Amino acid sequence: MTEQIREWGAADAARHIRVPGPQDNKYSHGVLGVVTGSEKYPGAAVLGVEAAHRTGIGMVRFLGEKAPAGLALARRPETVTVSGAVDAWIVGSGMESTPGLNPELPALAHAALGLQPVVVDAGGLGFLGHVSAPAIITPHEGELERLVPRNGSTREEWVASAADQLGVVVVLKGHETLVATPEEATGGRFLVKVTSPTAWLATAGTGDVLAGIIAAVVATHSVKRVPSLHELAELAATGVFLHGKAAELAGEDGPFPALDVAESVGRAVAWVLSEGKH
Ligand SMILES: NC(=O)C1=CN([C@@H]2O[C@H](COP(=O)(O)OP(=O)(O)OC[C@H]3O[C@@H](n4cnc5c(N)ncnc54)[C@H](OP(=O)(O)O)[C@@H]3O)[C@@H](O)[C@H]2O)[C@@H](O)CC1
Ligand SMILES: Nc1ncnc2c1ncn2[C@@H]1O[C@H](COP(=O)(O)OP(=O)(O)O)[C@@H](O)[C@H]1O
Repeated sequence: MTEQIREWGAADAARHIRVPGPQDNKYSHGVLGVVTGSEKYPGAAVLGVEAAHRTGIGMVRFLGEKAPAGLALARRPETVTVSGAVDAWIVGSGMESTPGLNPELPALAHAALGLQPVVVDAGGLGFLGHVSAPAIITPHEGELERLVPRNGSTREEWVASAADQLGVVVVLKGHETLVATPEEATGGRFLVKVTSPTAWLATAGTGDVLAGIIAAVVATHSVKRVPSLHELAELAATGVFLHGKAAELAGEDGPFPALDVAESVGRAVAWVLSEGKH
């Protein structure tokens, strides 16, 4: 592999956070459509919804199953549960991994087959073959192995090859999270790493938080336009950076659960906007 892997840092992230201006309203600052959670894993939906709200977005529409919808609303009454315009989607966190789209969730087909970008996490990776929208996938190593076997390659080679084979932006999670685009689609490959500031982040649910942050960042940049895969990768890397910073802030007094990471995202955004500009 000849690609140079560089660290995506605070200054990079600061350039990719869209700050609302006086002319903005809840629609112009991005609407995120959310289809996550299930009877089995309702908590994943709560974590992603909390994270999305805290990232700074015009509206979060939750269009998943009833059980997670109730919990997400109880946690965040700001959440809208009515269909309507959506600028980007997140699907799959806490959902069963199925080879097809669930017909009982019509929003899933809108997300998978529409023009707007979609973040595909966890159970959503099972129906990735049905996703034609521009996509960012967020697998851990076990999930990526099921999609594209590693076959002894380095992590960098693996994430790049997966992006090429799947035609999507791949966010390979871990202590060092790698973000790659396919080579052809972008006329060159975008490949960066984001090193986590704390290994206390390795707990259940922090991946659901990460997907919510990335999707919210993407939605704010997808109003009346569709970002290129290269731009989506930059936005995804920005989300990973915010996630690590939020964990660092949540961990100031010791270990922390995933919801605390989500709760700290607003402070992480503020930190990046102030420190990342220097
Ligand atoms: N509160 C909630 O509602 C929560 C809901 N959640 C939801 O749960 C669902 C299932 O997600 P999941 O990740 O737990 O299970 P799954 O996809 O079967 O993969 C696990 C297998 O993969 C392997 N493996 C290899 N590398 C690995 C790595 N780096 N990190 C992790 N695993 C790695 C490893 O196998 P091994 O290599 O050890 O044999 C392991 O046994 C999903 O929808 C998610 O959103 C969770 O977010 C928690 C909070
Ligand atoms: N050793 C580690 N140090 C720092 N961060 C880690 C480490 N291991 C995993 N992570 C991060 O924790 C999150 C775990 O996500 P994931 O495996 O999807 O868990 P879950 O599905 O329970 O949310 C990812 O953002 C990943 O980058």
